[in-house]
Amino acid sequence: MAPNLDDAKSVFEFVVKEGNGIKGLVDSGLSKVPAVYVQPPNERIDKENAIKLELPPIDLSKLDGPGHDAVAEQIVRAAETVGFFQVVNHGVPLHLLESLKDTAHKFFGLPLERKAVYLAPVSPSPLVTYGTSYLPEKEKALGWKGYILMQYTDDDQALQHWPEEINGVLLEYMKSSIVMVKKLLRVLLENIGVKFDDSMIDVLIGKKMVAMIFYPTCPNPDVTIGIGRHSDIGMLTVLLQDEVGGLYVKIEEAMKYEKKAEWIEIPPIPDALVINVADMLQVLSNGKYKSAEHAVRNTSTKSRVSLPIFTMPIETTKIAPLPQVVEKDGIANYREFPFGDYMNNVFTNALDGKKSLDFAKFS
Ligand SMILES: O=C(O)CCC(=O)C(=O)O
Ligand SMILES: [Fe+2]
Repeated sequence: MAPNLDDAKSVFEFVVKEGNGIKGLVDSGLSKVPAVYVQPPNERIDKENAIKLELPPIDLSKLDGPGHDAVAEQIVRAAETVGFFQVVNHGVPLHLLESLKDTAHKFFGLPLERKAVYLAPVSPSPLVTYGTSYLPEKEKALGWKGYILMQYTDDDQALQHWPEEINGVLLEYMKSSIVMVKKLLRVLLENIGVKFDDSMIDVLIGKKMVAMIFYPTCPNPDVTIGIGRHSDIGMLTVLLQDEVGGLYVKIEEAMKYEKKAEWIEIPPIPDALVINVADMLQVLSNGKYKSAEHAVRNTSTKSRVSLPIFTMPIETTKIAPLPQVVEKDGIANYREFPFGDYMNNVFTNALDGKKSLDFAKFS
């Protein structure tokens, strides 16, 4: 049933509970966003306060040759400053990038009943969740997006549990991206004096998830947010974004760009993937690598898709700043905790920038 757009409860029921999503709202012909989507001014992304990050993408093909050191240096520098960078010649086949974006559009274009089966309370698999906002029950204003999130354990389970129409390309995307993630982690860990060891990496990125996110066209993008300010919880995130744009990274005091700017836009670059440092890599590196706060702005002209891959430790892994760094720094900036506790803490709170990292601080 069409919702009463002036009634927050009715909109919530229609979008979240019935799973019609924002797409359902947009398709029902709305001309202005309902009040539950209007963000408080401090949560919006003001385009006037943003600068574009014009850094050229890092060419990963050079990692395997004589150019290794120069490329490693670029990766380290980016991880220490913005916490975000883009890569090309990353080893993920370019035709795959195109089919991933097509697949995402096709999936969100499916009739409601094909998607709503994966709504959290009814999903046939604990590995697959379809939804809209991140924690709709807890957020002050909802995010203007839809998503389907799939957890990876092994190939057989992925093929068995993930929706049939999308499992093939997603699995291929995940597998080729993981090879790249390992190369990046090798560079980042070796730089802080940690000897790279395959079994250690397998634990540190033992848990993986892939999502397809759909940001429908929005009639009032100045007042909404696609995804609110947050940092990612794991080690490294790989993100494929389409040509629409809208990903912004918060500028911290220490970054010292133009005085007025508050955000850096990460512009779409053809054939590139975006990489960002997540919270656990910040903790392990004792704060050397930056898990940057980021958010997504909506647009009024086109719907946008993005496909993040989150790599994170196995739940029972004890996370703490690595001894090699602590020795050098003379102090540990974070305490030790099992990754699972960190994750539970994040998933019970609404998005609030980098507040999630407070959990890892000494009390
Ligand atoms: O859609 C994007 O560009 C970013 C998505 C994101 O930050 C996330 O899912 O954690
Ligand atoms: Fe994110």
